[in-house]
Amino acid sequence: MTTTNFPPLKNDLLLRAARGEQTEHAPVWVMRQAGRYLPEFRKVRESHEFFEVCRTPALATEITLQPIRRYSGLLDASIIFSDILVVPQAMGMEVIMNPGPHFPDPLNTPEDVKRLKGVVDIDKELGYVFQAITQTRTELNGEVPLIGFCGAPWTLFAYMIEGGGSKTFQKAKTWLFKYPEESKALLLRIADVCVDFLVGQVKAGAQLLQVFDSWAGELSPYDFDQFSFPTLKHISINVRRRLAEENLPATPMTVFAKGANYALASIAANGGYDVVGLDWCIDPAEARRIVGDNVALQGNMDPGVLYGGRDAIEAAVKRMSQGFRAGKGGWIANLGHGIAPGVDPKDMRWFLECVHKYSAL
Ligand SMILES: Cc1c2[nH]c(c1CCC(=O)O)Cc1[nH]c(c(CCC(=O)O)c1C)Cc1[nH]c(c(CCC(=O)O)c1C)Cc1[nH]c(c(C)c1CCC(=O)O)C2
Repeated sequence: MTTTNFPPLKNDLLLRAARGEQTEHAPVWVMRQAGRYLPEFRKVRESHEFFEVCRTPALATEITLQPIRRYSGLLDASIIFSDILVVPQAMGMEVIMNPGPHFPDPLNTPEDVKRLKGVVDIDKELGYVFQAITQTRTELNGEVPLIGFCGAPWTLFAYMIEGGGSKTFQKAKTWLFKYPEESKALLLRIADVCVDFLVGQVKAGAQLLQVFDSWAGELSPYDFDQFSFPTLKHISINVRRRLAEENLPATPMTVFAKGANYALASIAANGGYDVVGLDWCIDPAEARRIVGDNVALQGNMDPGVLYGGRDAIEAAVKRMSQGFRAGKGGWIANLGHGIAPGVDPKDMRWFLECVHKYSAL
């Protein structure tokens, strides 16, 4: 199967909004839409470990399709079921999920970089993601587009050094500020793997690519410019160049630098992305004023509103829609971060219904 003979796409709202069009209603999807808030997801996870699901294309396809089936006609995109931490695994690190990510042997000092694979054969290491994408795109039958993704180098670097989540980022910051040159070299190495991985995902059938910089907000504006932003640009520039060289479709790209609202203007002007994802800590109309109208925006309801019941959800969606619709440019409705395990799937449905209603032009 090549990118040219997949079933024709029936709903291109996401791709039109990503290219800056004001669509008849905002395309909507939700980060972690295939996740633990869904009973059908928890059912599969009872008998399959997290990374086993990621590595088994039939299971990853099944889970990716779960929210599309349940919310048929309401969701405008699917995102391949996988994780950002498959890249550190491909580079030679062990990662387990118990229940959060854990690296038994994190990179303690720059010496430890020697333990990483010198060359990463992306098809060998991550071919299972490509197979899952091709199978999912086929089984989606053109209902909605399929999003591929990777983690941003700074976020992956932090996991690889901290060995898991962190509150203080003591170890990752020790690297940045004690070994800045070694840090930059490692960040660039991760970025190059991300480029190969994203190009491979397009080749396999992904129709939009998102880069998750979940820990961008841990950096000062100066250090974001030093350590994260150059690698985000490296990814956008090189993915686009490679797609053109390899005659692959010119695929829209989204960057989600969570907590980095201080950098919105420069991300929009110089990042090289079509869509900028927003967390909920910025007002939609304010974000549009900052970025101008040369990028689409994605976001940004506080995921916590989904705990507030129907009236709270409706009011927040209405406010969000008015904010994003006040300016020009494309808007993709989403939450400001992933949907949490405690959300009632019925409240997720109501959120999607409210977006359809209040974002309509
Ligand atoms: C930081 C990060 C990770 N993974 C990801 C990020 C970036 C986005 C973000 O900031 O949340 C990205 C990710 N992880 C997952 C997806 C799948 C697609 C989707 O539905 O969004 C995506 C896009 C599945 C997942 N990845 C994980 C789950 C839940 C684990 C489970 O099934 O037991 C899912 C559905 C596990 C995971 N994976 C990760 C953490 C910190 C955790 C544990 C905490 C949590 O559950 O939120 C790393």
